[in-house]
Amino acid sequence: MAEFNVAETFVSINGEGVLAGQLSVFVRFTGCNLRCSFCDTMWANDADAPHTTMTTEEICEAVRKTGVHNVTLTGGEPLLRAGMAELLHRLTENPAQRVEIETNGSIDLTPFTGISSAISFTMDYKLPGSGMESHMRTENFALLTERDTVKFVAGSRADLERALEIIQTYDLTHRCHVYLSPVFGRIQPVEIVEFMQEHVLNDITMQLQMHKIIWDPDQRGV
Ligand SMILES: C[S@@+](CC[C@H](N)C(=O)[O-])C[C@H]1O[C@@H](n2cnc3c(N)ncnc32)[C@H](O)[C@@H]1O
Ligand SMILES: Nc1nc2[nH]cc(C(=O)O)c2c(=O)[nH]1
Ligand code: SF4
Ligand SMILES: [Mg+2]
Repeated sequence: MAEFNVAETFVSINGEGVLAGQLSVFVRFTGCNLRCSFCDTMWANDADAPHTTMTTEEICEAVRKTGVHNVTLTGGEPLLRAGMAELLHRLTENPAQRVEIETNGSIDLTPFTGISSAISFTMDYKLPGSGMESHMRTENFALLTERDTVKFVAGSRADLERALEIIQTYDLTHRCHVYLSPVFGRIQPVEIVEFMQEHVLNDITMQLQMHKIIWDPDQRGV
């Protein structure tokens, strides 16, 4: 049975995305193939960063015990982990469970689509300020549905302009949810609102990371 390096599990409100404000049980896996300039979980990005080893069964049981219906798989990059498709199958055997996957835009989503309609993807498109745009797999856009989200984390006006270009090129607002979020502390949220007003951006949602407002922005496990 597959084993996973789990940096932390915790129950909190989801601070981001379409389920923001709802309780979720978070499972954060260690290891990431990217190094975004702004990453707020750099401490989990080495595959052997401090972790607990958990089997598929142990993760499912830990999630089930919380009684929380939403589970957020994040990291690091969750979709790099061997055995992830099996974990998704097992988690969604419980008909009450809804699974949200935070993924970095560089991983082929094909093996993970079609497992269950209870799974949704929040796929980041890494903008120029992240330093990681060359790794983006735009082929993934065609795999996304109305359950899923493309998120752009913008740190500058140039990032916002690039996000708009991508949204228009791939007609993303007709395919899935589209979110804009500030890189925490690097751009004022009002600049994003002004950009949305200026370009009359319908069907795009600006989000703030609620957990960084409620708790100390550097606090883990929230
Ligand atoms: C830490 S990542 C883990 C999942 C996956 N590796 C990814 O990048 O989507 C989770 C989310 O946090 C966002 N994020 C990381 N650092 C951030 C920061 N400083 N400000 C705003 N969002 C940030 C990422 O863009 C991503 O949407
Ligand atoms: N409360 C809370 N909500 C979140 N939504 C996505 C998160 C992540 O790190 O992927 C996250 C997180 O770290 N904390
Ligand atoms: S892809 Fe996600 S976890 Fe990896 S460095 Fe970027 S924000 Fe951090
Ligand atoms: Mg986070």
